[in-house]
Amino acid sequence: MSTSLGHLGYIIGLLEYGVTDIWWLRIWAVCGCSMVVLFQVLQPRCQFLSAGWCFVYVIVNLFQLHWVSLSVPEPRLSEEEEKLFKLLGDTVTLREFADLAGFGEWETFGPGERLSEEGKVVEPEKAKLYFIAEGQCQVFSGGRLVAKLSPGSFVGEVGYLLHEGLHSPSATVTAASPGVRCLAIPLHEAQGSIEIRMLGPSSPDVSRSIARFECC
Ligand SMILES: Nc1ncnc2c1ncn2[C@@H]1O[C@@H]2COP(=O)(O)O[C@H]2[C@H]1O
Repeated sequence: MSTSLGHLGYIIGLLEYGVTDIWWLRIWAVCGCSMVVLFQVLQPRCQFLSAGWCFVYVIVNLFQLHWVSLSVPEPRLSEEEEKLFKLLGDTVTLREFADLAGFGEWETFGPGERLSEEGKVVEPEKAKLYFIAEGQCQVFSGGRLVAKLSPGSFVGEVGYLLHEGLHSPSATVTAASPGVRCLAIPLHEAQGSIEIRMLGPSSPDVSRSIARFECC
């Protein structure tokens, strides 16, 4: 048992060479060194030099983990961003949202203005994902009203999830109330920062897209 602990401790030490994130490096170091300390303590003749130094490494890394977590400031959101963040619930963390918001710009649409137009090809550099923060929108497919969108909904996630080069929106989305406020994220800039879980299956179309996306 104690021999396995010793081996595991050193194997973890070896694996640390493959870790690039300092946070994870410290966590692995704490685990590996703790095991070596335990291994030594369980020996009939403990090697205090090895156990002592490994213990020091554990303490230094625990201190750094604590210090790093305290020194990374919480991202600050504007009032409008704060409101949208709350609407998105637990699909996104504060840090993820702040990063995403950094890519975006706020846009306002008046009644009847289009956020997307069914079948109208959008070049990848111009494709945007809209997070609705205020107001109502209507979704038309084949000229028929198929859904109403309220704050917390998205527009453009189907195109994003399908990862098409040239996207042709699956529906026309228009503002249905004055002053529809949206955070517009240019997809080519934010590509790696948007995860599927953030988009949540908000409509049957979207659920289908997510299913298609995940099985590919
Ligand atoms: N049935 C629906 N319910 C809610 N939103 C939809 C529906 N169909 C399409 N949309 C939205 O309208 C958008 C049009 O562009 P996308 O196809 O990229 O992404 C689509 C969704 O965001």
